[in-house]
Amino acid sequence: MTHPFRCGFVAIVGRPNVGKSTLANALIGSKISIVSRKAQTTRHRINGVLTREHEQFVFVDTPGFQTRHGGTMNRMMNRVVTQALADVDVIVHVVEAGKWSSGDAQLLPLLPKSGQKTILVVNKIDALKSKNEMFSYVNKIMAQHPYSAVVPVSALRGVQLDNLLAEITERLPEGEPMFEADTLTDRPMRFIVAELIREKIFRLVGDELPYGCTVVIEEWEENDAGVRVAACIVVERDTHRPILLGAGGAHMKRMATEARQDMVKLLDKTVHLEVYIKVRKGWSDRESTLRELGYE
Ligand SMILES: Nc1nc2c(ncn2[C@@H]2O[C@H](COP(=O)(O)OP(=O)(O)OP(=O)(O)O)[C@@H](O)[C@H]2O)c(=O)[nH]1
Repeated sequence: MTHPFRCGFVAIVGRPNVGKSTLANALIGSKISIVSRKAQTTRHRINGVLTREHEQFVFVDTPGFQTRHGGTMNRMMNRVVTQALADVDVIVHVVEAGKWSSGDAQLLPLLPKSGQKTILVVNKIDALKSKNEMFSYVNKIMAQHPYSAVVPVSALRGVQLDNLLAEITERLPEGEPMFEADTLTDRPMRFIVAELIREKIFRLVGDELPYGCTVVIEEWEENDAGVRVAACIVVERDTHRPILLGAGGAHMKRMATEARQDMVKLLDKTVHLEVYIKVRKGWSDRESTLRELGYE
């Protein structure tokens, strides 16, 4: 009997910090989306693709669902979430084992009512102290939304991910693959590079630099010998500049060096990377500026 090929879009949604990026990376098997301890680090929609013998999963890693702040940025981000959910074949709603908060509850009205294409994923089961709590925790959530499946996982340890992929597969429509088998993302390389730099910033100074920063690739020149990239870090306040620079520019040097090393691996070319800082006051709250900087 021939096996029909299945292919479709999968959205990973959930409140900030539940492990969406970690899960996407663990499933796709390559580090394209960025991971950080800070909430709200994934602002862009990223499509990662996993191709297996009989199926292709096109992952949409949506931004953290905003609950803490008001403003234009949040409305735009919530629109991105709603749009992603309308467009996809399968929704993976990620929650954290034993921890249910108003942030999780606020996502429920955005999920399609039928629950047919929605899977509840209970992540971080490795961090659970008592496994007994799991049953009542899951029951409480299931009472609020008609999910069609529940899969407990540990994205970090790679536990139960095959089970999750099997549940997703059941919900994928039959169809030809949309991407070449070796495609990891359909985002342009310059977007991925901007994400790489942003990841370094969050790793190094994320605690001191809350949300008010984005990375724009201003120049990209590529030939057979290598690639020359000029990247601009846009911050909200003058006070953010010295935080990014670090003593004697040490932070910037380290971020640029690490990002350059990642780029060499990714592009398999010689990389010349220049990184600048620009201050643009109040950028995160002006819709036109957000568009200019590449947000949807
Ligand atoms: N113990 C444990 N920690 C995890 C697991 N999955 C993710 N984490 C941690 O949880 C934190 C947040 O993970 P992310 O993948 O950045 O979370 P996110 O939901 O994408 O966050 P936002 O981008 O803010 O929306 C990181 O410190 C991860 O290492 C897991 O299975 N177990």
